[in-house]
Amino acid sequence: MSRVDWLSKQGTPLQGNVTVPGDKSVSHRALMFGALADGVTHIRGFLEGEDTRATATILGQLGVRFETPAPGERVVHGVGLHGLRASTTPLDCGNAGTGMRLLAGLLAGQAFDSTLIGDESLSKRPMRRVTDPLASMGATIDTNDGLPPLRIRGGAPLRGISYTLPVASAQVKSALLLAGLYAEGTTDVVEPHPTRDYTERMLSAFGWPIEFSPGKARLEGGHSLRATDVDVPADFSSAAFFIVAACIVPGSALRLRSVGLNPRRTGLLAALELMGADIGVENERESGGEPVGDLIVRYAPLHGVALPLDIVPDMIDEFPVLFVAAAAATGMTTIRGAAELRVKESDRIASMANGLKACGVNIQELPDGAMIVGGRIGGGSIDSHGDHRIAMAFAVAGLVADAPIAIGDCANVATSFPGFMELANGVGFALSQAD
Ligand SMILES: O=C(O)C1=C[C@@H](OP(=O)(O)O)[C@@H](O)[C@H](O)C1
Ligand SMILES: C=C(OP(=O)(O)O)C(=O)O
Repeated sequence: MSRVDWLSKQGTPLQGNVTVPGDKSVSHRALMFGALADGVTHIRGFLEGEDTRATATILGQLGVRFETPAPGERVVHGVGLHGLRASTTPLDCGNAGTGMRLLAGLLAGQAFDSTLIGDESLSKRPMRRVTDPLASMGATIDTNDGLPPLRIRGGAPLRGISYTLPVASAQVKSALLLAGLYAEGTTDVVEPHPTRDYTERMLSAFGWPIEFSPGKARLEGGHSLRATDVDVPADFSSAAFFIVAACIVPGSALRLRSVGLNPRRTGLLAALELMGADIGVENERESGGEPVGDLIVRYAPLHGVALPLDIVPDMIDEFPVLFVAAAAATGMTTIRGAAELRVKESDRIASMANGLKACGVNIQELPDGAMIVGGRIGGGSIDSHGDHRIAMAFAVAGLVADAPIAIGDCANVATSFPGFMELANGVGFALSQAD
């Protein structure tokens, strides 16, 4: 992939309406459940990102037929729970941890062998968190010392297990539930903190009996999935960049339309409100079984906080941009309990700490977070390490920095947020491709 660098400068106050692309978590799952269902599933609001397209390509290699009536729509011709067939070539998840971990669970239940591969970043991400519990269900998965590629042997009978996750992770929970569809008996998953429950909600919508409550899920193997249409809400994690931007640029007033407001995703709103933000919700409604609403964000001076630990699992992907909010706020913000950030597309604690330091911010890295003394962000040159969320977080920082911020290696923004630059510049960012 050719290297893409950006330059972010102060723009104008953020004004207008924004609709960000569809939710990544929901889009991956809608493809997978649509593929395994009996019948035809129509997905609307599908994220046309590289991560979710990689999942569609993989399911295509496994014999599933898709139609794309329009961008952001997919018609999935389900093959039924046992209708997938072997691919002769490896299955490339690209940059997507969600794709690889969920597919590991799904493929462990098949009668054939598969190999899951990923890009350079994904090839460094830990997979034992899924392969260990899948092995106790009876699966055989070879890894490269706990890292991708994953070589999944098919044909082994799976049995349900009761498993308490050592780390709160919706990806691990979902991998086990997907394998549980193929297992004999009950699969029972308990989380140390509740995580996003899209898999549980969607299984239920596709007609699979499942019991779930925050932090717990239980299902039995041996049922079937019935196709159903899926309306994908706008991705809260993509909206997060615009939310923080409008909070920190004086004079801003922005409406973010139809954003998914699943309570396991909206910790950033609670964090920003503690910091003094002015954010309202209008048009709250249910869409496709998920709460959605318009967010009205107005500029308000932010102050530092000690982030309550219980908010952390509800805002995991929003931390890079929260670091920027903290750097723009007055006083100190302390973030703890977020060690998981070190095993995302990059080590997000180090990427943000190094980048903010390069922009003159006083930030101390902690093993599980950081202490950030806010007030002033300077210009500088930072490396996003090919991590989409780091690149977009520094695009937001540039809006309030004293001088332009040059951001290296931004191509992966297309994994989760195609069209970010155009949408951002349409409401007041001053973001350009660097020469
Ligand atoms: O299940 C999902 O769709 C996701 C779960 C989270 O990962 P973890 O399960 O590792 O916390 C999140 O960071 C990721 O972007 C999407
Ligand atoms: C961590 C992320 O995604 P994934 O784990 O799917 O790569 C993310 O989108 O921030």
